[in-house]
Amino acid sequence: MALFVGHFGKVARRYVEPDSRAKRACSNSGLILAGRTRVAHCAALPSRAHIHDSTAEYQVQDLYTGPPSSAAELGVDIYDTTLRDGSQGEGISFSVEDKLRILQRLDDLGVAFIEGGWPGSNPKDAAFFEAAKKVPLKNAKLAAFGSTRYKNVLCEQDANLAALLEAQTPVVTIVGKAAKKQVELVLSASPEENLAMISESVHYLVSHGRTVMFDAEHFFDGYQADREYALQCCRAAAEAGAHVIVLCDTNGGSTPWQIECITATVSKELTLLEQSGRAAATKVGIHCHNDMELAVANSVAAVRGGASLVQGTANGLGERTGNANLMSIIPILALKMGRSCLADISKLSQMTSMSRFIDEMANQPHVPSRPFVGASAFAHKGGLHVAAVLKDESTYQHIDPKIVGNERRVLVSELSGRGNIVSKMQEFGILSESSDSVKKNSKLVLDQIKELENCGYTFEGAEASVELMIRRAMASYTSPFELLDFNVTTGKRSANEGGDFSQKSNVPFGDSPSQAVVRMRLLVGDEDMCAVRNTLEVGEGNGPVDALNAAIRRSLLPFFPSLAELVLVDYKVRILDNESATRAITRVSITFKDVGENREWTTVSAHPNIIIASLNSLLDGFEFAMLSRHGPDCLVTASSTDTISEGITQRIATAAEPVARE
Ligand SMILES: CC(=O)SCCNC(=O)CCNC(=O)[C@H](O)C(C)(C)COP(=O)(O)OP(=O)(O)OC[C@H]1O[C@@H](n2cnc3c(N)ncnc32)[C@H](O)[C@@H]1OP(=O)(O)O
Ligand SMILES: CC(C)C(=O)C(=O)O
Repeated sequence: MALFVGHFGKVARRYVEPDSRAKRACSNSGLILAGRTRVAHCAALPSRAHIHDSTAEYQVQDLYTGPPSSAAELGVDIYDTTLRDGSQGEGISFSVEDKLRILQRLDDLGVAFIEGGWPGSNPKDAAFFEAAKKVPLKNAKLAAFGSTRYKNVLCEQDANLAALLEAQTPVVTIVGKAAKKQVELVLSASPEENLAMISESVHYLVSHGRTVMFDAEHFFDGYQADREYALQCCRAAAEAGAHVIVLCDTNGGSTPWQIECITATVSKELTLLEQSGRAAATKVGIHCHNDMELAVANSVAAVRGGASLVQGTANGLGERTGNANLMSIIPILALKMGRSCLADISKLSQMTSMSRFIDEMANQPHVPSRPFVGASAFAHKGGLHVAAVLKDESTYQHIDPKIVGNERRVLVSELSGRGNIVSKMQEFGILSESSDSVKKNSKLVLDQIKELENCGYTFEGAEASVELMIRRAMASYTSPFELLDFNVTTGKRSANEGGDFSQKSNVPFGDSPSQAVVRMRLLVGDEDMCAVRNTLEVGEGNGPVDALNAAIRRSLLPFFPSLAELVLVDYKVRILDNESATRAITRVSITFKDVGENREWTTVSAHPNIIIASLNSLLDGFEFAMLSRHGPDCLVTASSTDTISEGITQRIATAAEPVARE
């Protein structure tokens, strides 16, 4: 038997009967059951005394009928406040130039409104609005943000309102208190004075031709404490001509079921106000903070409750734990709720690049686990997942990543199955071999990966080492070089040679205290002409790894000049078993960049000897550089260098001698 209270709409009717425990709990607590959300709430919190949730009353009173049946056709305006509330996040500071670039990118994405800052707050924001006057926007309207007038001041004399007008934006958004406690405690004003501040400020800005949005600060908390006063604040703004009343979950402490129902109540209130002729049509907006990791859920719940404008920031930047993340909200609205929210829906494919762009501008590291746009959002690691995804992507993906400009990735690790390796073979374009050999090779590589991860390697971030491992398992691949021998020394030089390591020295690290000698065998040439060259080179460096890097480069560069464009961009060392002290296994990951090709890759190695771990990682990096520049067939294809070596003497008269260079 389903349980209904009052005139609950289609959403409520779909709810199932609550279990008896929940019923008991609710009747104990004096709450009225009204759908699944209430049931869950009651079951979790059996005592009315412990909860503070006025949804019990308004659910019955407000006859919430759920989202409109025509919801799918209704648009939702996206109001981006990255440049205002986003910059209230710790560590975020945009320059005027940054702000202008972000403005243009957001406009291109197709959001409806962009809040540029608070012109009355600081010279930078004022300068931004000045500069923005010259920036034509294709899709968005620019909004300037500020507060209602100060208490006991006329609007005409309020500096903040003057700055808002001076910004000359089509839209002005003002924040006002919607919670009695905040009014009394923070503004030290009477509730009536606050209503006058709201009403007069909105009216003043509207009379100056602005589209005004009223941000009802602390609305949801205010509603829980004194529903009538919170609604009065909204009515005051609407009656004064506000175009949108934005309900703010300022402290981020509300839940989706509260937000949905309370938003529905306000929507209804504003409709009544419009029908009574006391206000023009007023939209409801939502502004959520992420203090309970619910800002996105709360925002979309508000849309279900009737909000048709959503405020948020790119990547969820913002005060404390941030604002509602538009990089999630936009795809949820478009793809899961069928609500149009961008000027051109195909721009959804810019979401991933937009998110990365904001990371760059905000100087924040990329967060891979971000839904929709993070590097891991569609990355598959578990062997079972990969095997399934290879058959059909939808087995472990809720959408096609391309829709939001992201991509599916397969990670390789000790949790892989053969599918992970086969997928990598496809990705690297090396699946031309017979399926038998693919099977054999994938098993071989998989076993090797599991064994090496057990010894301290992690291949997840080191795709270059994975590709090399796969290629090396193939009969048709020959490495372009081989390290025959090496030796590294780190010594102390006399002070007059720059080798004074004492704390007092003004050359704190000494001068090139390490030397490396490497003996290599190189395979040079192409498919028609090739030769084996043995080299013996010395390199100097600040330390042993630097010296090895120098020696390897000296060996390879004369034959592979493109390596001049190879730079090391990161070198990470991790001690894996601290308790073994200086005998511990060290993992070394090195990231390289081919600046000519603008391509980066990472290699990994692990060894109890840090020099050997570094050396192997370096060698993988150089080999991958050649592979990536010249392809696997740039040299010769043969099963071993020895075979080639024999063939070469017939074709090339020179070479084959050890080459010792200065
Ligand atoms: C929830 C939000 O995110 S709202 C946006 C918050 N963002 C910011 O605060 C960033 C920009 N802020 C600023 O640059 C400055 O705080 C300014 C320029 C706005 C004001 O600076 P000051 O004049 O030095 O005041 P200060 O910030 O110390 O205090 C705020 C004053 O505004 C009053 N006030 C707060 N909210 C409102 C409001 N909605 N309407 C009118 N006055 C308000 C406070 O009562 C306080 O006045 P009081 O000290 O006389 O009680
Ligand atoms: C000013 C408003 C929009 C705000 O940031 C909040 O209340 O959280």
